[in-house]
Amino acid sequence: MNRNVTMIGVPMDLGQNRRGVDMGPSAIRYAGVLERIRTLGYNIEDKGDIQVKKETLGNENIHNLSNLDPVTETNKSLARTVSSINKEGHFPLILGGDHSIAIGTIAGMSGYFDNLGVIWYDAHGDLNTADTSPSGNIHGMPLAVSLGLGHPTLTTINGDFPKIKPENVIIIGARELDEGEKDYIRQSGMNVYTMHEIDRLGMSEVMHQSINYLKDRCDGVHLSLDLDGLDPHDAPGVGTPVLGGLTYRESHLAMEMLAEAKMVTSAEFVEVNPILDEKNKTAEVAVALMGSLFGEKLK
Ligand SMILES: NC(=[NH2+])NCCC[C@H](N)C(=O)O
Ligand SMILES: [Mn+2]
Ligand SMILES: [Mn+2]
Repeated sequence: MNRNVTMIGVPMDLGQNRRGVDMGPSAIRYAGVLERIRTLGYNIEDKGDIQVKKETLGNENIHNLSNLDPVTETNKSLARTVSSINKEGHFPLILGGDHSIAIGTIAGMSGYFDNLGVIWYDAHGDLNTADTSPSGNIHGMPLAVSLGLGHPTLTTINGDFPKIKPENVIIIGARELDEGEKDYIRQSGMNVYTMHEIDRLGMSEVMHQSINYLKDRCDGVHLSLDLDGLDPHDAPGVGTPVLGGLTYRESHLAMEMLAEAKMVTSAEFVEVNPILDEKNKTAEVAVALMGSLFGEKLK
């Protein structure tokens, strides 16, 4: 993997209703992310946080899109930052913040790849648009937005074109999908490993298949890891926990196999909410998983 890593925090909590997830980047830093990755021989630099501009915050939920303006503005500046990190030849490592920030990360990366692959590690599909969303929360929409679906204010960030293609996306860990998301998955044929498939095949086989699939068709791979992909017993500090999730061990195996495959070109770890956490456990889990993603080994 790229030895030069640039880390950015995005203290965003406006993509959903529960306060505290804006403190995710601090909690992850406090859990020792820099030392953890530096020890592995990387040249890692922390460039600090993207400013989340709350001045544009109204209380309104126009068109079933809560906080559309500040979420848009923040993602625009994140996209610019990610794009410049990638241009310098560094690996962007993004710390969330709620999952709405994937809109900016993916928009920033997409310009450099003809076929950017995305591994969406999550209990949810985040494939809603304003028309299908039960909540109006933009953190339930970033994968749809990246595919070019949804409100033009969001889909045109960093260019008026879809940033990724459905056939280059793999969702891993899904166990709570809304009706509109299920319809989209059926009609697009997107690759989704729900908990059912993971239970049947085992994580080793799921990652083996995912890696082989993306290797043949993609020129870069973005990992978007929502901590709620893990079971709430292992990652309690998240705003939308869903029982029956991926274990700590399965998640480490997934990261280790990605490290071996040397295919990931950017990553984000999102939805860590210290207010809902138990003694910073979820931030520590995030850092441990980053360790494995960057090649930590016992022998
Ligand atoms: N990134 C997340 N945690 N997303 C949760 C989304 C929950 C629900 N599907 C919604 O759209 O509101
Ligand atoms: Mn989720
Ligand atoms: Mn998510």
